[in-house]
Amino acid sequence: MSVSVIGAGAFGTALAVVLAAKGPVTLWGRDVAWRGENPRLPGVVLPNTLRPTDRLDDALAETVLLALPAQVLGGFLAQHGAMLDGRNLISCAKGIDLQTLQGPSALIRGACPDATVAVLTGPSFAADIARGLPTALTLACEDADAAEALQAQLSTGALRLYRSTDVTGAEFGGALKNVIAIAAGAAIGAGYGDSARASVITRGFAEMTRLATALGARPETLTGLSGLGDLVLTSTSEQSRNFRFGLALGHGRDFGAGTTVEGAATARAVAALAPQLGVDLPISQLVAGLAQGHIAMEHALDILLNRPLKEE
Ligand SMILES: NC(=O)C1=CN([C@@H]2O[C@H](COP(=O)(O)OP(=O)(O)OC[C@H]3O[C@@H](n4cnc5c(N)ncnc54)[C@H](O)[C@@H]3O)[C@@H](O)[C@H]2O)C=CC1
Ligand SMILES: O=C(CO)COP(=O)(O)O
Repeated sequence: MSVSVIGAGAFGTALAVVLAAKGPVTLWGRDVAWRGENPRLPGVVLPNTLRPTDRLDDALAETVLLALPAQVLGGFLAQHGAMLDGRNLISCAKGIDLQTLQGPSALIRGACPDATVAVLTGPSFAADIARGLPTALTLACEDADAAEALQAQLSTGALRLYRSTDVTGAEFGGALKNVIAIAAGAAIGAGYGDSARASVITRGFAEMTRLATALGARPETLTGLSGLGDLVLTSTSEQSRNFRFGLALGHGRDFGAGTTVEGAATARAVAALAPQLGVDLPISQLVAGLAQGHIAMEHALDILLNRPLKEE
């Protein structure tokens, strides 16, 4: 099966680099005028078996990894969905679409009804993957046979994929951890300390589980790589853009525009979903308010701590 990657950002490029060790890979990006090294992934030399292109019709393999940010995926699919239909389409985005409040897999299914849709997610920084460091991810697809075939196709010596049929659990775990990572960063930035961060991670994980299971996810998926695994990574590492965005909020500093911070828009989507689903998500709702500037950092702690005491 041939492979291509749509989206020449850090993650798409990293995946293309490692998969190109198994065979030819085409990498589509809007602007691939750079040669040899993608500035979004500095220091990584592209192998000869990786071919960048800006022509989409040149990048239509049997298996296509979609590594665009969640908030641009819907528009991209509206324009190009027909070309992609009928293939194995693997979402690599970690977010919830603000316009539809859907995850990427539902957007793909809507635009490409004859595709086999899967999700690739879990704890992995693009720079780590591209350097060939050992990484374990979840490949989720409702069709168990397709999940097994894609797992074999996309695993490499260092990139170990576990398969699952719980697409909702894998996808929403990956999206929601970004929101909680912002809260963890804000706690550290504001000087609340490591104990406070551990509380944010734990109570945030409870929110992730509540929301994802309300949407039909299996709770055990949330305890796996795509949920807890990625939450731990993203809430504890300054390599994470979501964590660094939270740090800046906590410090009261600006954060560079142009950096992909999926958790900011996803927090707003979560805040809209929570009342629809009847779930209580105080940390996520706080992040939505902080990210939009509706809540000031100095009030954030009071909002959380002044809620009624409850059973864990
Ligand atoms: N960077 C990482 O370590 C990881 C990222 N991801 C996920 O991968 C997704 C992509 O993230 P990154 O590659 O890191 O982002 P990035 O910021 O490095 O790159 C985003 C890319 O999308 C392109 N793009 C933006 N709007 C576009 C449009 N309308 N049409 C076509 N291309 C467009 C940009 O030109 C850029 O190449 C996100 O959902 C992220 O959560 C997942 C795991 C790890
Ligand atoms: O998803 C990631 C790690 O698994 C990347 O996190 P950031 O988008 O916060 O950098």
